[in-house]
Amino acid sequence: MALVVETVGLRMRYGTKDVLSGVDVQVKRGEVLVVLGPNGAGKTTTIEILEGFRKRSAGSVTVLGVDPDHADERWRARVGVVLQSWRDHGKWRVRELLDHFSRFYTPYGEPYDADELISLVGLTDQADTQVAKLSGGQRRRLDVAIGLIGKPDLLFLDEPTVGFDPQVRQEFHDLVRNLDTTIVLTTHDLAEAEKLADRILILVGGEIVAHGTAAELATQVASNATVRFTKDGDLYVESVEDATTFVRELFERYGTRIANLEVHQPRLEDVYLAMVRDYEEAA
Ligand SMILES: Nc1ncnc2c1ncn2[C@@H]1O[C@H](COP(=O)(O)OP(=O)(O)OP(=O)(O)O)[C@@H](O)[C@H]1O
Repeated sequence: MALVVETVGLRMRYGTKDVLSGVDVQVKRGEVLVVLGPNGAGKTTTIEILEGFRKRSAGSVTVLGVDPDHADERWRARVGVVLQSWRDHGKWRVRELLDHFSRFYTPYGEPYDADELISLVGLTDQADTQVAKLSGGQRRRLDVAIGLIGKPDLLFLDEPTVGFDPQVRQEFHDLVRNLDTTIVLTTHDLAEAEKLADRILILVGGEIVAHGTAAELATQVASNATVRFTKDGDLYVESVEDATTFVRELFERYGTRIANLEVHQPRLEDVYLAMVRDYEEAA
């Protein structure tokens, strides 16, 4: 198992305040790790330490085999970072800007051809458009293209879909799922996490409270399924542990008297909220 990121006992302290208190993160080659957590949990701090933008207080950190605190240009060229929009390049045209960035990477490897990348992120029709004239969603695609231009081995996406309309969000998810690189992504959108993550890490108050696949996390929180149905026209809502058995028995007993059946299994959102609540109650 090749690890692209490994932290052991990662700590960050601002003044007398611990914002990361011993965080162990592992990211495997090729996976999408989604980091979830409430505001102030320490997500951005963690990511910025991994990106080499912030110096940690303690613990060990290895990213692509190197400590980001002592990384060189060659390492930086292998790490893609999607920052907030490049507003100060507003006059540049999309292809021109990507060509410009791609030249930074040529000493270190083989960056994307600008037109190939423009097509990958779905900006072909905007290739000659000025950055200032792109829509919010198009601009975010350009941000991702800039993060990808050097064909990074690892890509960091910090809340990439804030402000997207549902269609652009959907297209962006398809784009991320088709990328052939290791990705660490933060979001507050739990549906997005469920859709994109190979594994999820939940950070609360600077500690990891859970990690695993969405399905694994669901089993860690004892949560019932909700079954709604009508019997002879009256509505019933039942909370049950085993929805399949319940529904089978319901039909055996009442047959065609049952209608409008709906089963809701606990979603990542229920699991996440339960975990954050448990942590806060314990604290
Ligand atoms: N430069 C700094 N100096 C002092 N405290 C800081 C600094 N940067 C962040 N913090 C504090 O560290 C904690 C974690 O912040 P961080 O930005 O990592 O959280 P986050 O999980 O990314 O939150 P959000 O979801 O709101 O983006 C917060 O309490 C924040 O106030």
